[in-house]
Amino acid sequence: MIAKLTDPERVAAFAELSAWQKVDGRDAMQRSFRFKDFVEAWGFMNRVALLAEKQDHHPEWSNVYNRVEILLTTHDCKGLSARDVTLARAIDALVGK
Ligand SMILES: C[C@H](O)[C@H](O)[C@H]1CNC2=NC(N)=NC(=O)C2=N1
Repeated sequence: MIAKLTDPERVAAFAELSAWQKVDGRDAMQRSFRFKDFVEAWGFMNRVALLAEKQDHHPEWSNVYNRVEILLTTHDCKGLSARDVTLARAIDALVGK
C-alpha cells in the first residue's frame, strides 16, 4: 500500500510544483492548462495518457475545447502520494514547466 505524503513532504511538493494548487475538501492537487485550440489540447492529453499508463497512475481530468483540467490524487491511499508528485513533474516537463 502506497503511503500518503507526510506534512513536510506535502510542503516540499507544493513548493516545487508551484503551478499546482490544493483542492478544497480533497487531498489532491490540480492544475489548469490552456492551449491554442482543441487539437493542441487533445495532443497534450494523449501525451499525458501515455505517461499515466507507463506510471500506472491515472489523472482525474476534463477537457473543454482548448482547456484541460487535471486533478491528481491516489485512490489507493485516498490522498496525495509520491505517485502524484512523480506524475505532476512529468506533466510539467511536457509543457516546459
Ligand atoms: C490496479 C492499479 O495498479 C491501480 O488501481 C492503480 C491504477 N491507477 C491509479 N491512479 C490513481 N490516481 N490512483 C490510484 O490509486 C491508482 N491505482
